[in-house]
Amino acid sequence: MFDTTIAAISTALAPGAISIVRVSGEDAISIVQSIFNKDITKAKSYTMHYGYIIDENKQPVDEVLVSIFRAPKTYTREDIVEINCHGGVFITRKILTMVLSHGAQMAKPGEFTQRAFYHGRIDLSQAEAVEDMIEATNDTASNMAIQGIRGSIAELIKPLIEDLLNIIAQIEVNIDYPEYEDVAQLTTEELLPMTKTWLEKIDAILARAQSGQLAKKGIDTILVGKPNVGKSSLLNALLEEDKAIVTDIAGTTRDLVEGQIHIGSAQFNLIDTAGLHASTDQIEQIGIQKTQEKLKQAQLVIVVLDGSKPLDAEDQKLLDQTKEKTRLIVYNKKDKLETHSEGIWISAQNHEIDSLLDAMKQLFETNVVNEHPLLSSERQIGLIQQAKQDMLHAKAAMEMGVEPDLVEIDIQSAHDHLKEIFGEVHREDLIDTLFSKFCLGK
Ligand SMILES: Nc1nc2c(c(=O)[nH]1)N(C=O)[C@@H](CNc1ccc(C(=O)N[C@@H](CCC(=O)O)C(=O)O)cc1)CN2
Ligand SMILES: Nc1nc2c(ncn2[C@@H]2O[C@H](COP(=O)(O)OP(=O)(O)OP(=O)(O)O)[C@@H](O)[C@H]2O)c(=O)[nH]1
Ligand SMILES: [Mg+2]
Repeated sequence: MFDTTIAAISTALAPGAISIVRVSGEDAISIVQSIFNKDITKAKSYTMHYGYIIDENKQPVDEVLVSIFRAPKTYTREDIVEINCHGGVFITRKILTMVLSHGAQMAKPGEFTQRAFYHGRIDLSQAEAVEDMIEATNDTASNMAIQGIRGSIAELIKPLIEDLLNIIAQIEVNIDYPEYEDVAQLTTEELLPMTKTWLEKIDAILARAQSGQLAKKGIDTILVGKPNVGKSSLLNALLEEDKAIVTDIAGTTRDLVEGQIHIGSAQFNLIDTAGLHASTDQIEQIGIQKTQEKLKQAQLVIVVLDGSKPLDAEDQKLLDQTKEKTRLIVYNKKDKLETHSEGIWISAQNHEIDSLLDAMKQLFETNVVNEHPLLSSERQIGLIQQAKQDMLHAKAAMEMGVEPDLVEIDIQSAHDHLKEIFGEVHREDLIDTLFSKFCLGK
């Protein structure tokens, strides 16, 4: 399918014990043969060979182990040769340069995996899982990745595609052969409940996917409140680090200050913000604007109130503004009071924040953790959401009395969106963009 032979360094470009230069394509074996002192032209697949990389004067360049993988049972489905050389940055690059000068082309990021996809060894969801494995930073993420590599996303989604195909087939029978009276006509009364059941299944998958994504990427958490309530003090207490500037001057924070914490298996991506109030200061206004934008995107809002003072109109406004969001309301400056009412009370300044940490942990456990999180790619989730929209559209139309043959177009669209998860329906430029985000040499 591809007439070029590609090569890249597949290990990190940093000094290490061993590096791998990977070569894939029709000429992989002959190219490496021209710089290797042992005969590998007849080497069996899945064998490793000791020898020297030699230059044009037959002088040794490095002592190496060369692995041979013969098509089609390889990572790319093409012949692959891997040179295991000493792991210096200079020597690894030198060997890659030699391979390139003998006719291989520099691989683009993700191009080995892209070839595996085009040759049908893996589908697009599996290719994405390979990259997810490289990027995984916790157990949940690496478990999701290995499931994905093994094809579990297809197992999950394919039955839903089948459902749609069956519906489409039944509608088409009705359209194409109306004279066949023994072929049952699919009526709206039958199709509507089928659509509802299908939508329930999709919602379950989406819920699971959302939990997968949150577990993998962390929860975008914003600290908001009036100036001087102690948001920056709280960020510092949460991070156990003096990251944000704290002063008793209202309007200290203008830019967003970010940091990450882990509570148990949960990751929170924290953002400290400019205090919200009616300001005339131009710089502060920009900060407030940024706060408002981040507030919309945030997955968790921590509303910080000064517990030592009665709530005022500005606090109330913020409470109203965030009531639709997943939020925790926190009363700070507990140390200024003798007694206090119900709620999450903390003293950010004194790093007494256990009640908040507990609440965050509990929120994560009840809302996010799913025993089997799966499917964390935004691309895949987006496609599932589009398929859902298509079917919601079909459902609404049928509820208004539209006949099945006229909603077929929506069902077909839902079908195509789900197929796109696996790259079975795809646009070339989108595929190129997707793989270009991969690691070099993968
Ligand atoms: N040295 C090395 N280590 C590596 C990789 C690699 O490419 N090279 N991998 C790169 O990601 C991962 C392993 N993934 C791989 C996936 C498929 C095949 C492969 O040859 N598949 C064939 C044969 C399978 C079999 O024998 O059953 C096939 O699917 O037909 C190889 C590696 C991690 N470790
Ligand atoms: N007594 C007491 N003072 C606190 C506490 N937390 C913060 N402060 C004080 O409150 C003042 C404001 O704290 P910051 O953390 O800068 O408040 P902020 O909400 O980030 O303020 P802006 O950035 O202006 O919006 C500082 O003088 C802090 O030392 C607390 O728990 N108890
Ligand atoms: Mg601040």
